[in-house]
Amino acid sequence: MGKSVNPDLAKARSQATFDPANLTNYLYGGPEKLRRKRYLPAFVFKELCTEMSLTDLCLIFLGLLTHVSDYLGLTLSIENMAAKEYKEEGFKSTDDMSREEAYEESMRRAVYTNKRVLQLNLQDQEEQYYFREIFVPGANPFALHYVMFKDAINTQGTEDQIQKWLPLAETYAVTGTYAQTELGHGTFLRGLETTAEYDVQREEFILNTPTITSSKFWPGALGKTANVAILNAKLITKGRNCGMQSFWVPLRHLETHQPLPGITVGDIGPKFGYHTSDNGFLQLNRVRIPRENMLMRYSKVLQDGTFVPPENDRLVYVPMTQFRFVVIGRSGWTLAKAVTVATRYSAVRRQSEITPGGGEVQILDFQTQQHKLFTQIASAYAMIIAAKAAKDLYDSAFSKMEKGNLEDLPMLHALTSSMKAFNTWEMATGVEQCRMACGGHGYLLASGIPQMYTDMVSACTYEGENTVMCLQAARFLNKCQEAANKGERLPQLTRFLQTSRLNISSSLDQDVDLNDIIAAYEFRAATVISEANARLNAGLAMGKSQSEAWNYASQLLVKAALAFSHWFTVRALIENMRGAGFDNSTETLLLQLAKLYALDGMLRYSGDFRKVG
Ligand SMILES: CC/C=C\C/C=C\C/C=C\C/C=C/C(=O)SCCNC(=O)CCNC(=O)[C@H](O)C(C)(C)COP(=O)(O)OP(=O)(O)OC[C@H]1O[C@@H](n2cnc3c(N)ncnc32)[C@H](O)[C@@H]1OP(=O)(O)O
Ligand SMILES: Cc1cc2nc3c(=O)[nH]c(=O)nc-3n(C[C@H](O)[C@H](O)[C@H](O)COP(=O)(O)OP(=O)(O)OC[C@H]3O[C@@H](n4cnc5c(N)ncnc54)[C@H](O)[C@@H]3O)c2cc1C
Repeated sequence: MGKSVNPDLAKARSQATFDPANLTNYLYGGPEKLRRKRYLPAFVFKELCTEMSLTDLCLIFLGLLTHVSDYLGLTLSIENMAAKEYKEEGFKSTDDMSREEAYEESMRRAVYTNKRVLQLNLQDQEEQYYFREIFVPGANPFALHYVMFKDAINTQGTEDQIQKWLPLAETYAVTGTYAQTELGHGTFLRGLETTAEYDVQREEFILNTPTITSSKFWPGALGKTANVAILNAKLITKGRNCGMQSFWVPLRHLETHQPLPGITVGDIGPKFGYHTSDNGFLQLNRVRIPRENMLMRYSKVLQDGTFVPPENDRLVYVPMTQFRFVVIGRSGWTLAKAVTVATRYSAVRRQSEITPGGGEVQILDFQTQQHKLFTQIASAYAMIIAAKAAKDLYDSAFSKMEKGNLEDLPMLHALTSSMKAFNTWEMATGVEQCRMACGGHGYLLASGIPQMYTDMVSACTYEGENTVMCLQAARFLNKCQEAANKGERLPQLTRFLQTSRLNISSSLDQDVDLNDIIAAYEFRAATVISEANARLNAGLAMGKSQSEAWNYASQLLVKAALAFSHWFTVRALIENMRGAGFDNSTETLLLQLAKLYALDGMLRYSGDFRKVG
C-alpha cells in the first residue's frame, strides 16, 4: 500500500513545470546509477523489516538479477544470516543516547554495512557511500578508514606496500586512521613535532612524541576504532631532518584490541558535533617499526639510512588534496538534504494569513520564505555541479601526475583549497538558514537539520582550516597575477586575469544575459585578485618583508580566493545547465535557477560588483 502524501505537498509537486526524473538522473549520473542507488537500500530494508520466507528472498534475488545482477553476488545463506542478526537488534535512534551508546550503535550499524558491502560485492565507491549513508546517517566511526587511510596507502605506498596493506583494509582485517594533527599543530605542518628516527643498526624507525604538544590529537577513529594509523612524522636519518613522511603504525593488538607497547591512546572527549566519531589522542614512547613501514612511493630511506627525496616534496600532501575534493562534493549534498527537508516542511506547514480572513497559508507562499529556500536550492545545485566540474579537472590532472607530470599540482592545490573553503562556508550558512526557516520544529533533532549542521560545519576546520586554505589558493592566484603583470603565459584556469573585460550588454530593465553574468563574476574575480596583488606590492613598497607584506594583504588575499571560487561555481553552473541536454522546460527552469544563484550572489557581494561597475 503506497504511503499517503500530505495533500499540500502533493499539490505543490503536481504544479511542477518539469519532470523531476530528468534532474534526478542528471544529479546521480544517469538512470542506471539512480536505479542502483535506490535499489540497494530498498532491498536491504525489505530484507530487514519484514519476515521473509526463503521463497520471498529467492523472488527478490531473481528480481535483483534482472536489474542489478552485474554486481550483486548475493548468497542467500549469508543474506539470511545478516538479516536475522540485524533484525533482532533493529534500528535505534541515537538522539536520546549517551555518547558511548551512540558510538556503539553507530559502530554496530557500520560493522553491519561493512559486512553487507563485502557480501554484495559492491565495488563502486559511490554505491558504497550511498549504502553506508542509509544505515549510518551521522558520523561513521570508519570514515577515516574508508577515505583517508585507504587513499594514503593508494597514493603514498609503493606497489608492494599497496599489495600488502590494501587487502587488509578492504576486508577490515585492520581498521585505520590518518594521524597527522597534533595538540600543538594542525595547520602548520612544518611545525609537527612527532619524530621518526632511523636506527640503521636494526633498520627500524623509532617513533616518538617527545612533548605534550606533539601528541597526535583529533584523528578520527583514534579514540577506540582504529588498530593501525597512517601516521605523519618528521623523518630524521643520519642526523638530518628530512621533513614530514608517512608511516604505517600498528596501534592496537589485532585480537585483543589493546594498545601495543609504547602506545597511549584514547578519546579526546565530547565535541560540538560528530558525536559518533571517536576522535582521539595518541602518544608514542619510542615505538619501533620496520623500515618497510615508511610509505615509500615518492621518498625513500635506504637500508643504510640514506634519504632519497621525492621529486616534489608536496606529493606527501596528496591525501589531503584528495579528501578536500570529497569535502567539496559532500558540502553541496549536505545543503541539498537540508533544503529538501525545509522546502517540504514549508509546503505542509500552514501558519498566518496573507489576506486577512483568507485562512492560514502554506509558509512557502511567503516571499521571504521563498527567498530563504530557493536561494539555497540554487546554491545546492551550484555546489554539486561545480564540484563535478572541479573533479573533472582533478581527474585529468591526477592522471598526468600518475605519469610523473606534476605541472598541474599547484593549480590543483589552489582549486581544492579555495573550493573546499567556499563550499563549506556556503554550506554552513545555507544549512543554518534552512534550520531557521523551519521555526521551532527546525530546532528539533528529529528534523535532521541540527545534526547536518553540527556534523558538517566541522568541514570548515578539518582538512585545512578555511582561511588558511584561501591563503594557500591566493599564493597561486597572486603568482598568476604577477605573471599576468609581466605578460607571461598563464595556466588555462587563470587566463581570465589577462582577458577579462567589462563589456556587459544587459541593462537592468531587461532579462539578464547569462554570458554577461559569467563575465561579471570573471571581472569581479580579476579585479579582486589584482587589488590583493596591488596591496601586497604596496606593502613591499613600504619596506615590509615578503612575509610581512603577505600578512598585510591577507584579508584581501582571502577575498581573492573566494571571488575566484565564486566565479568558478557560477561558470560551471551555467555552462553545465546549458550543455546538459535537458528538454526545454527543464533547461529553462535550471537557467532560471542559475540566474537566481548568480543574482543573489551579486546582491550579497554588492560592494564588489558595484565597485567594478
Ligand atoms: C565531507 C566529509 C565526509 C566524510 C567524513 C570523513 C572523515 C572525517 C572527517 C574529517 C577528517 C579530517 C582529516 C584531517 O583534518 S587530516 C589533517 C588535515 N590537515 C591539513 O589540511 C593541514 C593544513 N595545512 C597545510 O596543508 C600546510 O601546512 C599549509 C599548506 C597550510 C602550509 O604548507 P607549508 O608549511 O609547507 O608552507 P607553504 O610555504 O604555504 O607551502 C609550501 C609550498 O607547498 C605548496 N603546497 C602546500 N600544500 C600543498 C598541497 N596539498 N598540494 C600541493 N602543493 C601544496 C604551497 O602551494 C607552496 O607552494 P608555492 O606556493 O609554490 O611556494
Ligand atoms: C571534526 C574534526 C575531525 C578531524 N579529523 C582529523 C583527522 O582525522 N586527522 C587529522 O590529522 N586531523 C584531524 N582534524 C584536525 C584538523 O585537521 C585541524 O583542526 C585543522 O587542520 C586546523 O588546524 P588547527 O586545529 O591547529 O587550527 P589553527 O590552525 O590553530 O586555527 C586557529 C586559527 O588560526 C588561524 N591561522 C592559522 N594559521 C594561519 C595562517 N598561516 N594565516 C592566517 N591565519 C592562520 C586560522 O585561520 C584559525 O582562525 C580534525 C578536526 C576536526 C574539527
